[in-house]
Amino acid sequence: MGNDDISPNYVPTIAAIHAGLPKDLQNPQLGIICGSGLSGLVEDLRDTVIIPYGTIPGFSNSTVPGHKSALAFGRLGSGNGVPVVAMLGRFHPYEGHSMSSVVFPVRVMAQLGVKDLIITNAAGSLNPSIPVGTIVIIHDHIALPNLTGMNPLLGPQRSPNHLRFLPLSDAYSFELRRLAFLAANKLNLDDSALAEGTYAWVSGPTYETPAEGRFLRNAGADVVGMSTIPEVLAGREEGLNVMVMSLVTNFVVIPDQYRSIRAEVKAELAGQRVEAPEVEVVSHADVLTIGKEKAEVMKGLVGQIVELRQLNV
Ligand SMILES: O=P(O)(O)O[C@H]1O[C@H](CO)[C@@H](O)[C@H]1O
Ligand SMILES: Nc1nc2[nH]cnc2c(=O)[nH]1
Repeated sequence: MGNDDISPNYVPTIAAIHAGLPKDLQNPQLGIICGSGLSGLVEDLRDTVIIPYGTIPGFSNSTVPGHKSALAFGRLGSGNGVPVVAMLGRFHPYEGHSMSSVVFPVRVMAQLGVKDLIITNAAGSLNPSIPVGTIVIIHDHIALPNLTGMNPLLGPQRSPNHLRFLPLSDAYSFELRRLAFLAANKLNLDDSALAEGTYAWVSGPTYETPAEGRFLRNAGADVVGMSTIPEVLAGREEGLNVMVMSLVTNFVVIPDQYRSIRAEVKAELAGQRVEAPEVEVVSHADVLTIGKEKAEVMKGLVGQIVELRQLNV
């Protein structure tokens, strides 16, 4: 899972993208990554130009339902607005994409001129006080793959301009997080709409076992997902300001107690009929449903953040 492509050739990629765009959209300032079911985030773009991933050298296609495979260019915000590029769908390592393919679009965004990167995802909550539907502004992460020899930045130093040892204590832009809460206030969102928390990155594609959920919770994570952190790392390595918004689409199933089979069998031997327990399970269909329900709020927040950023608040 190391970084297998240290010096990608951006020239054909940038040429293909620029060929499809009017001049005034060729240098976007803001990048947005739309997570599972969240492509509706960019419905408010103006002068939109869609470029399918299939036509961009170096881009793969996303194979996950709820991830369209295209870049959307356009403008957001009042007046002339800010030129934006959005990924309608991302690549996950569990799909079989190499780490370098997963983060390639972020590096391309940096090449295009992006300065701020807003990353969104769908995630499971590990924290009982962060219910389904909450948008969590991420302030830290636990990346199990990074701690176990699978850091997406493994490999030779990319260039003299890329840090060999990237610090991550400031990975999540204070300024952008501040704007997220100001935006929520402007939009009159209830306090409970937005939370702050720590994202745990796991490889997937399996959802967590109860014991894994408990482990991550005990380690200090609030939400868990299978994406985002490679993009955060590449974004920071490229010098971007990064913010992450995780939409809680489900609770990670962590029962307080396990039902004891021994006790069940004893009851059965004593003549009491026992029923198989109903175990709650997570499904990607449910993840997408919540994504669709909340895309409007996420869209409002992103729009308002852009507005405030433009005003230099
Ligand atoms: O993180 P995003 O891409 O939003 O998607 C999340 O939802 C999928 C699982 O339902 C996983 O891919 C997980 O990471
Ligand atoms: N790993 C993981 N990813 C998710 N994406 C959305 N929900 C979940 C979840 O519960 N666990």
